[in-house]
Amino acid sequence: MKGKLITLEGIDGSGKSTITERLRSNPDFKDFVFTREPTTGWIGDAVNRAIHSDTDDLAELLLFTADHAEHISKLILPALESGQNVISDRYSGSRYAYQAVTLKGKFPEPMEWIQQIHRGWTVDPDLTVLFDIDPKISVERCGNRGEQTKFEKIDFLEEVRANYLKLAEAHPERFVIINTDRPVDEIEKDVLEAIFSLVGTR
Ligand SMILES: Nc1ncnc2c1ncn2[C@@H]1O[C@H](COP(=O)(O)OP(=O)(O)OP(=O)(O)O)[C@@H](O)[C@H]1O
Ligand SMILES: Cc1cn([C@H]2C[C@H](O)[C@@H](COP(=O)(O)O)O2)c(=O)[nH]c1=O
Repeated sequence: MKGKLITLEGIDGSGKSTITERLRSNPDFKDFVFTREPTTGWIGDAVNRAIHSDTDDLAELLLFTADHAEHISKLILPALESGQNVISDRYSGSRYAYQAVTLKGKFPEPMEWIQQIHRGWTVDPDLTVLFDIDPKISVERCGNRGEQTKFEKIDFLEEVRANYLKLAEAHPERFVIINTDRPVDEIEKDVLEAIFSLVGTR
């Protein structure tokens, strides 16, 4: 039987990596494949260079998308087809939510265009857990951890958050929205419930 694809999405500082680390150390997930975007491959490295420099916004989108294409063919599809469940910390939803903001005004309907260039070859998630939080709180959390990227700005992340909520509204069958302005233990409980509702408990 084909594995299930679960993605964790949300603005910078919303708590995805913290929960991912907890899932990785949970014995119920020992047979899951854990991955992320940008990936740790050479295209992912190119993406990281791009997001830490003044790269053209369209070029940046295409780099993220190239990284996704390699991720799909070299990891996602082989794992799912072998029956493994996959959890990805960020995936195509990040592109739709973030680059629709960076490309705003460059051409009409950027979010629709970005989704269009993925159609036909991407693999849609079976479940997307959206870590929803006020950017004022998440940016403060980012500051505490000492990392800063050009995306970690409140006004920018307000628009990204709105795009995520639009995606969730358009795909209620596969989005679970979790408020992450709460203790980590409470968030973890809700994430486990969402995942086990899809894959069944061990
Ligand atoms: N529920 C929480 N309450 C308070 N602080 C939290 C919570 N979850 C995570 N943090 C802290 O907030 C910061 C950001 O968390 P984390 O790295 O998990 O977010 P993220 O969504 O993965 O961010 P990014 O997408 O930018 O990598 C970290 O310093 C983390 O320790
Ligand atoms: C996959 C993806 C990511 N981003 C942004 C989101 C973050 O600000 C950075 C790096 O992500 P990380 O979780 O902090 O490692 O890149 C994006 O804009 N578009 C994407 O497709």
